[in-house]
Parts: sequence; C-alpha cells; structure tokens
Amino acid sequence: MTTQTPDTQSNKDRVFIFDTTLRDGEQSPGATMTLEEKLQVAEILDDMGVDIIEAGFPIASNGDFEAVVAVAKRAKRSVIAGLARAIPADIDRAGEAVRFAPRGRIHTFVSTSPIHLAHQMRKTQDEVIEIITKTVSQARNLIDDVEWSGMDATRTPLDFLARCVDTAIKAGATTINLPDTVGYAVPEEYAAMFRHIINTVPNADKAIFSTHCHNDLGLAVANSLAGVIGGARQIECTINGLGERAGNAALEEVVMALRTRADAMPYHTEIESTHLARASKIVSAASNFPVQYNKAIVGKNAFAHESGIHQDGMLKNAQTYEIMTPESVGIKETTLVMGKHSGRAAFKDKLRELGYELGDNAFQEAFVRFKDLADRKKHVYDADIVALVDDESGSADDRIKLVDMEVVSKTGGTHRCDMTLSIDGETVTASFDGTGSVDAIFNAIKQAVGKEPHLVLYAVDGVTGGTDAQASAHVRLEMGGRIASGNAAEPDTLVASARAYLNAYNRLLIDRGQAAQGAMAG
Ligand SMILES: CC(=O)SCCNC(=O)CCNC(=O)[C@H](O)C(C)(C)COP(=O)(O)OP(=O)(O)OC[C@H]1O[C@@H](n2cnc3c(N)ncnc32)[C@H](O)[C@@H]1OP(=O)(O)O
Ligand SMILES: CC(C)C(=O)C(=O)O
Repeated sequence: MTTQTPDTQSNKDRVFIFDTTLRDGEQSPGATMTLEEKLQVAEILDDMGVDIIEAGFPIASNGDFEAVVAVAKRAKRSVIAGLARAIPADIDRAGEAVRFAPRGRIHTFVSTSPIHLAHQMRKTQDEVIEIITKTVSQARNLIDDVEWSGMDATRTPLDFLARCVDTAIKAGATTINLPDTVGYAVPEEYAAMFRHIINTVPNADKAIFSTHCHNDLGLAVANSLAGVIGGARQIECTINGLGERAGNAALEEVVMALRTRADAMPYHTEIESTHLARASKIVSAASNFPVQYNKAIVGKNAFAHESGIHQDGMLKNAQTYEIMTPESVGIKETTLVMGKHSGRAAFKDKLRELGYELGDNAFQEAFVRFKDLADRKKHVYDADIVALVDDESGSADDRIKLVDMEVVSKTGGTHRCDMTLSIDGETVTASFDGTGSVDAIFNAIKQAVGKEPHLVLYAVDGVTGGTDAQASAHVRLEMGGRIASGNAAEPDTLVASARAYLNAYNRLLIDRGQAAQGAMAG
C-alpha cells in the first residue's frame, strides 16, 4: 500500500501539526472517549486542517482498534496514525487499522534513555538498535509513512540518540520524533538536541523531525516551539493540552503562537484557527475535562477584560490589550466583564448597550451604586445593572435615609429589627418586633417616622441566579389617599426591602410637599 508523507522540501517553513488528542490525550485519567465522541473529535480536527491525527493505539484493545479503523474510514484530508510498540504484533495491528485511511501512518516507538533501557525495557543499547532496525523495516513493509519515536529522548545521551535516529532512518522511517516524554527538558536544551541530531545524523534530511512535549514543568508549548527553532517541522500536540499526567503541548497554543509571533518565529501551519474554540468545546465535552477559565486561547477569560484601565483601553483600541482577535480563534467577541475593577468608561459603555443614557449626576450616582454592589457580589450581570439603574432609592434628595439596620431572627421565636435612620439630617433610632424579619423592619421604620402608611404591596424577585444574587424588592404605600411605589435592588433581601419601603415613603413625602417630621406629626 502506498501513502504520502507530508512534503517539507517544497516549503521549509511549514510546520506539520500532529494531533494526539485521541491517543495521548485519552491517556489522561478519566478522559476515555466513546467511539461516537472520537469520531466527532476526529471530524473537527480534519476540518481544521490537522495534518496527522493519531487516532489510537490499536493493540491496546478491540475498542481502540475499532476506533482507529472508524476514524481512518472517515478521514478526508488528514493522515491517520496508529501507535505501536516495537513489537511485531503491535505493528501488524496498527498497519491493519490505518490501511483503511486514504493516507495512513504507523507510529512505532521504543525507549532510548538509560533509565528506560535498564528498568522499562531491560535491554542493552545494542539490542535496542537491533529492535529499531527490525520494527521500522517491518512497518515500512506495510506502509510508506512510518514514524519512529525514541521514548524519553531528552534523557538519552546524544551520541546514542543519534545512533538510534540514524538506524531508524536507514530502516525507512520518514518522521523522527524526539519526545520529552517526562516533561524534563528546558527550551534551549530541546532546541540544541534537534540541532545536534539534525547536524550529526548523515541522512537527517530524509526525515521530518518532530517534537512531542509533556507539560510536567509547564514548558510543553515553549519546548515545542524551541524544537521547531532547532529544526523540527512537526509538532505533536493535543486540544486543550490534554494528555498523560500534566498533559501535552496544547495545539491551540502552538498554532496561535506561531501565527501571532510569525515575526519572531518565521514558520507557519495550515490550521484554520477559527475552529479552535469549537474544537476545545468538543474535546472538553468528550473527555469530560473542563477547560480552566484562564486557559490561553480557548479559556472563558482568554478574551475577557474586567479591570477599568484595560476596559478603557479596549474601548479606545482593542490592540491595547489583545494580541490576537477573538474571531481569529472562533470566539464571537471580546467581553468586558463588569466587576469591582471596572471604571466609568466601561460602565458607560455597558449602560449604552443596555439602552440607558443617563445625565451626569444620575450616571455618577449609578456608578457609585455599581461599585458598591460589585464590592459585595462576585458576578455583576446585565440584569443587576438594569435593576441598579432602575432602583431610584438612595438618591441624594431623599429625606429619610437608612443608616444602619440589624435583624435578629429565631426559628419559632421573635424577629427583631434595630434600625437607625437619618430623617432630614437627624439621627433617629427604633427597635421593633414582628411576625417575620420583614414585618419587624417595616414596623421599625413606622416607629421611627411616627406615621403608619398602609402597605398596599410588597414583593421580592431574584434579579439573577446564585446565593449572591441581587434581590429586587417592590413596595407600594398608601397614605392620606395618595399612593407611591418604591423599588430597591440589593444582594441582601432584607436591606432591599427596607430601602424599597423608604423609597416609597420618600416619594409620598415629595408628593405631599411636606417635611418628614410634619408627616410624622400628621
Ligand atoms: C510515553 C507513552 O505515552 S507510551 C504509550 C502509553 N500508552 C499506553 O500504555 C496505553 C495502552 N496500553 C495498553 O493497553 C497496555 O499497556 C498494552 C496492551 C499496550 C500492553 O499491555 P500488557 O501486555 O499487559 O503489558 P503492560 O502494560 O503490563 O507492560 C508494558 C510492556 O510493554 C513493554 N514496552 C513498553 N514500551 C515498549 C516499547 N516501546 N516497545 C516494546 N515494548 C515496550 C514493557 O517493557 C512491558 O513489557 P514486559 O511486560 O515484558 O515487562
Ligand atoms: C509514544 C511517545 C511518542 C509518547 O507518547 C511519549 O514519549 O510521550
């Protein structure tokens, strides 16, 4: 059977993307995917232009074999690879699975480092060389596209590694992968390893060199890029950085780093980056691995800005704080998250988006209320801001203001409210019991103001979800034949209720044109 190897000779700056989400990614504890899920992942990888999809380890189980066959049968553009140890049965099984693909690859690997040779393989260096010759030749007899990996290459003496690579190329390997299996390398060293091997091995130009980096020290992406700078032209990676232990290099990160910093790294991939966000979601759902909020490129916060200075800059020109556009990775738009660090520029922009044009004083008052709310609430949603702007309580013109309030409630016992109000600038305190907390609060207000408006309506709505959600309280009062309504929104239902009552009462006073004390005196 004949397959094509990606051709680097025509474009020396092209970096091939080898995705191993379905193989190394699935090795993440708990990330096992069903056949259907694997097909869904493979489809988006193929659609986005991944050059090689490692679809599984066919000898591992019948399920893995069937998955590689199914992915191979549906492949459109991507080469489909199957992993195999340096064992004849593994290689036959991988060959059997990938032959269903328009273009298949056998990826065979063997340990090369002293610690692996002594303890994992229990073989001498000479025995490993013999194994490489036999197994790579066996694979080449089955298929033209053969990748050989030296497991634990980064902890292997360079002279022996060069001998292994030379042997693999002579036996017919077309791709040579030098993995940082345990995530031990640092970038300069990894780049130097590729340079050394490529410059030392006589037939190095007959193969494409490949990186495969693990993230044990958080260096997988940096090492992969360093490998490319050192001469590698294939990067093995996974969506969301899924993979054994701390994971592999994240595909979305290497692709966007190469694209965004083409000035510093003059290489390119053929990945259609607008598929990245969707691919991340599909893999997260299939593997049951949530994507951390601050994950580069595809995390929920990757294009979200909360702080006022950044939001102000973003509103002036997005390039002040974004080095790539959200659209370029398939995210609809940048989000300016309203929170305690937001400033006036973002608040004004948000109000405009919500359909509010406030005058200067009303805007300043609303901004102060917003900051106060954001200090107390983790998430300030649009609905919170609408409630806050519509809440006209607490205005500077109010004659009765809430200064302080303490409510004590006992199951099956009394409900007591101690309250301090400012009435026309004078401090007035009141304490009252009620049949419930709200009843005690309203009674305390009535005691402080000395007048008994009739409560026509009291209602509370949750503005948004969660235990820190704002409560929006509505109160309607009637006094002397006049009716006034008040609203207030607060994270604390009881405070919202007190403020809504006072809001309505203040309106009654304005309507009646009376001094508060006068109203109290009746
Ligand atoms: C760095 C990597 O990511 S490598 C890929 C790791 N992925 C996996 O292991 C997932 C799939 N694995 C499996 O399903 C199983 O391990 C199998 C089917 C491959 C093998 O299962 P078993 O035959 O029961 O062997 P087991 O897993 O216990 O041990 C691994 C054996 O493979 C040998 N081995 C490991 N790597 C290689 C290799 N590259 N070439 C040849 N033999 C190898 C080990 O020395 C050990 O052999 P031993 O039993 O003679 O000591
Ligand atoms: C099989 C090889 C490429 C591997 O996964 C590793 O070394 O991490």
